[in-house]
Amino acid sequence: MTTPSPPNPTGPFSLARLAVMRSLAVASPHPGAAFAARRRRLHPSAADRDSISQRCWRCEKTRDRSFGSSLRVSHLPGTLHRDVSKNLLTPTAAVSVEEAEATADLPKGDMWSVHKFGGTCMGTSQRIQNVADIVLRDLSERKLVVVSAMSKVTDMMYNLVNKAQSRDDSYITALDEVFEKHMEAAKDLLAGEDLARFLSQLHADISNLKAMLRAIYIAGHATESFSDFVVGHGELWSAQMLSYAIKKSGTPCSWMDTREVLVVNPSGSNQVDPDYLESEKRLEQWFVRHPAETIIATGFIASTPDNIPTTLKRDGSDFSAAIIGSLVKARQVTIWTDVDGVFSADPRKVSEAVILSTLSYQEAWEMSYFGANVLHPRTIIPVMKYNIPIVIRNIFNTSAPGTMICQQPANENGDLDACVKAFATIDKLALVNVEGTGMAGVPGTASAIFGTVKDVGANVIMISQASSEHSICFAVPEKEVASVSAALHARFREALAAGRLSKVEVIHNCSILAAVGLRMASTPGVSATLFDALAKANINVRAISQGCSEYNITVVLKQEDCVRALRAAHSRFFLSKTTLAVGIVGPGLIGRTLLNQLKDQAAVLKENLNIDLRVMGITGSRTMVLSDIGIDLTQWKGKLQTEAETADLDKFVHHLSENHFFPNRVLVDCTADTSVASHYYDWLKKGIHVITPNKKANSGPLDRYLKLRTLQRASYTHYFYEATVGAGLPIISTLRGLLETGDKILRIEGIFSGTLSYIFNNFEGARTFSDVVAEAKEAGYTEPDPRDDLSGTDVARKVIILARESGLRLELSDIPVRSLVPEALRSCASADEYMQKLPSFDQDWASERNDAEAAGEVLRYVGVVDVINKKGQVELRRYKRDHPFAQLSGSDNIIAFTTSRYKEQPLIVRGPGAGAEVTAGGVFSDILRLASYLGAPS
Ligand SMILES: NC(=O)C1=CN([C@@H]2O[C@H](COP(=O)(O)OP(=O)(O)OC[C@H]3O[C@@H](n4cnc5c(N)ncnc54)[C@H](O)[C@@H]3O)[C@@H](O)[C@H]2O)C=CC1
Ligand SMILES: N[C@@H](CC=O)C(=O)O
Ligand code: NA
Repeated sequence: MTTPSPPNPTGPFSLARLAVMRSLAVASPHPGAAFAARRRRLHPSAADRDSISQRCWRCEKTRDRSFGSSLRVSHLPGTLHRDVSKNLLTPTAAVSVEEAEATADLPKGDMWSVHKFGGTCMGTSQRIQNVADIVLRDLSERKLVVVSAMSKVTDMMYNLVNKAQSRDDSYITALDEVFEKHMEAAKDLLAGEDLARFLSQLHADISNLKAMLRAIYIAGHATESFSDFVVGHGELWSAQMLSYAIKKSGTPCSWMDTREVLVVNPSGSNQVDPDYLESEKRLEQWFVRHPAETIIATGFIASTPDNIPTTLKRDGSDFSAAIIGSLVKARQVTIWTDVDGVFSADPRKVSEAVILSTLSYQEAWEMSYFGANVLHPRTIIPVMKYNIPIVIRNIFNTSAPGTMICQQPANENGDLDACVKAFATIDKLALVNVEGTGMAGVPGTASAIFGTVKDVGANVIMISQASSEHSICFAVPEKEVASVSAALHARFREALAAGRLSKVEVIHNCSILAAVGLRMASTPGVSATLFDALAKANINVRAISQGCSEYNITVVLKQEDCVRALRAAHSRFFLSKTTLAVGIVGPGLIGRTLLNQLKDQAAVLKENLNIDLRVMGITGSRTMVLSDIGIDLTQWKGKLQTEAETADLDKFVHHLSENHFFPNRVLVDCTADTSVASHYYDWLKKGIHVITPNKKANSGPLDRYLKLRTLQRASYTHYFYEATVGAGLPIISTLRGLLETGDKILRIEGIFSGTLSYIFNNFEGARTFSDVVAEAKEAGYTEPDPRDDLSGTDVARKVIILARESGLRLELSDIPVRSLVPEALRSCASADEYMQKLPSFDQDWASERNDAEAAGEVLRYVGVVDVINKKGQVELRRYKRDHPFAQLSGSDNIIAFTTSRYKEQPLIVRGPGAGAEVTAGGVFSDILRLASYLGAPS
């Protein structure tokens, strides 16, 4: 049976002695030619390495500032790497497996290198062999490798104890399974004498365990040390197997039962404190007995000062590696796991999370506190004392450099974004708010509150108190809040009754979002940036906390907002500031033209302005297509046919607002539909920006319009609609500019209809009215139903939009309109029927035109906003041939603003005011305006 040996008092182990041993080890050549050959293969010449490292200049750059030679590594294709200096994420170049292997060199040096391999790394015989190969590739003179049990074995061992103490006979078969698992692995891995030795030890251990479990079975109880003794066998076996696997290659290797060395004292529930002095003494003695240069040590297990077996509890093997690393003053502790390193945020929540190249000890600590699966904080304590870096690396991707946790990396430039290293969240919290005027200036209130919380054993996760001392709030796990609240009500019953405290309030369903970064402390603007990102994502912050160490800024928010907040904050610091998730409603003429323009311009925008536009969905009235990362705009038409689902506007909007990773979301309504426009209010309320050329919302019922504007102005969402008047011409923005700078609008008059402009500009000579209307429709100037243009409704809508923009409270019905649709055609069932019947009225039109011509005049359809008299009108007028309105061509609009400043000569905007390209261009320019409001560079 393997039991911890008592400490060996002989053989003092001094640093001087260690140094002598080390030099002896260096002098002795590595046995085995195969190893030497592998060494050459794995360590190419400097010239070779340079040529490799040139493939990935980003890595090279990172290497210089943080990782040393171990980072002459190229990433696997598709790995995202954060170049902190530019804050851009760049997929790295592909490298061959050989190159990756050759460059994945492990630390070299004249000191100890400590590795830790967890259960997943030791999961099968092949994986154990892989671990052996990695250890052999490390050319450090001395290596100490800490291993966990094979994956699942610790659970199997605990299960044995549980079964035995609950007198469940099946512990015997369960023990057989444990035996089988290790026997199979050993048979795969080892041969000959080594295998025989291992199996004989395994047999002996299993029969001892059987006896011990039998005793537990009879007693119906296992003490903690019995249980720890049983459970620790997983590590004993895996360490021995790995040690034999390394020896196979001819490299001398010893295995260490760390119960002989590591001494710990229990400290509170489920925690232990290492006794470093005693452990160091025992380690010295162990080295005297086992002078090997490669040592495989059992993780997780240790002894009490009285040599009773115990364990290091949760994440024990990491802790073992850190303690041992500090005992031997290792130059590095490498923790091997199954991820590429520490992510900037939980990658299950933020698909764009990146692996961080470095983290300071404090940052790693904060991250673990806030639930990131980094390292248990206690693992950091031993190594921090001696500034020993910990590197987290992926055993399944050895070409990835991993994350180095060390003293504050002296690498990064001073830019704001580099200050925040990562984000973490904690869900299922409740906020307790204790409030009352009687708290201010009364010493002992906080103590009474937190004393009460402590008495119910609740864990306070964050605390916030304003300097007014009027209220104090703190977060506790949701499952503990009922008892906290009851205890506080009981404790402060009198104060509440007397009104000194006004309330003890519980806010359920909260989450914490924490931004972590060491250099936040010395960089102004970090919290402003964080809160700005949250505000722009329309997220309400309930409480804030930031200690003066400023390693983290903590905000409490509604749990339902947490993932969105995390994404908003993450993308603000890690992505392009202006990644915009776009949903297009109505891929008709304008919609599809816009999509083509976006396709052609996306790369330029990304490159020049750091604007990242992702079309997450396109919906027509019948079908829609959705994407989580952005639709390939070279394929959207095909996808809308082949990959489409039935259109469902609610689902579409939900997809945009909830189902993607980008915090800035915008819906672009390219329909002419009133019902689509009726949703803007809800979209804005959800924090989705709205952009549209659709006039229906702004020219619909006044109360709805005002409600929409009020909401939008009070929120951080934007609503742009430049293309509703004059298509791409700067009409709304010109009017806004005049108003916002204090000018007074007196009158706006113009030709607002591209269609009607085109018609009357071209309705000359022998041409018929109906031909020219058909041409305008063909050219894409008309509304989906051209009667909307010819009835004057479209112009009236534009007049209303400008009137309301100028402060008039007018309804569409307040505008007198002369309709150009003959009475008889108003009831046509379709636009097509109207177009067919229109020629029968050509004669009437010809005579109206001829009358005007005879008087030296032309017909023009105009709209007027008369601000002084608070009215609008739309009519067909005759103008002399030399009037500016008579000079137009094509689909030109002309809009004259008469204002206090532009009184003598109006300010005139003129140009094509309809058509697919110019209208889509106007919508596109609103999208870019939004991006710039969101922070895109100008
Ligand atoms: N054509 C032009 O020169 C200008 C047009 N506009 C406006 O642009 C908008 C679009 O005009 P066009 O592209 O010419 O019209 P269109 O008729 O070609 O396209 C509208 C698209 O919206 C789709 N649609 C309708 N209802 C829908 C719903 N409930 N859900 C999803 N999709 C729906 C239709 O199926 C169609 O594909 C209109 O509001 C128009 O007033 C504004 C300025 C100039
Ligand atoms: N049909 C409209 C298009 C722009 O709003 C027009 O002709 O002006
Ligand atoms: Na416009």
